[in-house]
Amino acid sequence: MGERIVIALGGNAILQPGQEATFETQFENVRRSAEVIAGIINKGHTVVVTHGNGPQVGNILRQNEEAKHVVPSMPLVICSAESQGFIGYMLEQALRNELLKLNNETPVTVMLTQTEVSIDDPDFDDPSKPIGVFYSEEEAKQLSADKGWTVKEDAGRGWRRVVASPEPKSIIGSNTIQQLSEMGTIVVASGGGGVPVVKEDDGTYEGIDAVIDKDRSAFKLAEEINADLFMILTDVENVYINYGKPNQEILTEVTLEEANKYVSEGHFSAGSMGPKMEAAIKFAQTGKRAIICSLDQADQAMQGKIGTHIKPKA
Ligand SMILES: Nc1ncnc2c1ncn2[C@@H]1O[C@H](COP(=O)(O)OP(=O)(O)O)[C@@H](O)[C@H]1O
Ligand SMILES: NC(=O)OP(=O)(O)O
Repeated sequence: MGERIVIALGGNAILQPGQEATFETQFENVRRSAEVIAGIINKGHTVVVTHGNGPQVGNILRQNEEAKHVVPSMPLVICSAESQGFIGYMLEQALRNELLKLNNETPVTVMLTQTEVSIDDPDFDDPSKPIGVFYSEEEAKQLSADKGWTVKEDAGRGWRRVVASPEPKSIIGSNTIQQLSEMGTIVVASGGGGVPVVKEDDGTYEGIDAVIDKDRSAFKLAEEINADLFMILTDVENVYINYGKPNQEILTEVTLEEANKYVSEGHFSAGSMGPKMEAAIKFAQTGKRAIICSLDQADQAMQGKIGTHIKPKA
């Protein structure tokens, strides 16, 4: 009997460091990711796929700002929807094509998803989400002065523009995603964390300019659709303590207690592994296993052979 798995695809699944964000490059990366996921589906599992949008939403916002004298500029919330739409399109098509190669007729669909956040979230006053391309410190500070951007250093990788990244409160329509999944449909959902919306006093929703962290929203999605397994696929094979230091140690199986201890000791960087460990721990607290591993090794990791496994409470 197959499992219901939420797979969160990291940035590398769509665009790798140093690559130019052309359509062709991103589509080829997505195709390779879809090949891995199709292999998992072909083993009888039902997968819900979610993904990041940091580089893409930043680029779309910049296109809008640069072309505002020619075409009316769209706000960040619309750029979020646009990025979710175009990445979702690429993923659905690539998944269909890869499944076809395996003579697998599992249906695939994309759900353009909204995610509820709080208007009072502290991140609106102190933005933390890096988007778009990387700059040197000098370039970033100049862009900040010229364009009024907030810029920050991104986990030791360079400087980037940052925008508000409120905590996801709920995935709107997660019941529909669950129903589709229970029917055996592969759903691509909540891409880029979902389009951020706030609930008004009268119960209506309104979009808000922000970019939600996809690891945090992926956990919410996995929790709300009652997934059996939560996999975060990134560009490292394992999580480590003392990462990058001479006394670096690989983590293969960690208990919740150990994982929480390592978090409190500060082993996981805020903008990269931190949200992944936070999401994996929260999922393991629901009584089920979470895995953080590399995209290429997802299949082996599912069999327990590889990757970092965060074990649920005994
Ligand atoms: N303790 C750690 N163990 C492993 N990787 C870590 C750790 N701390 C930070 N990292 C970094 O986290 C990166 C993955 O996070 P990120 O680049 O945000 O992923 P993605 O784009 O796949 O969501 C790795 O490439 C690695 O450099
Ligand atoms: N929304 C989001 O977290 O995107 P990235 O993972 O691409 O930064």
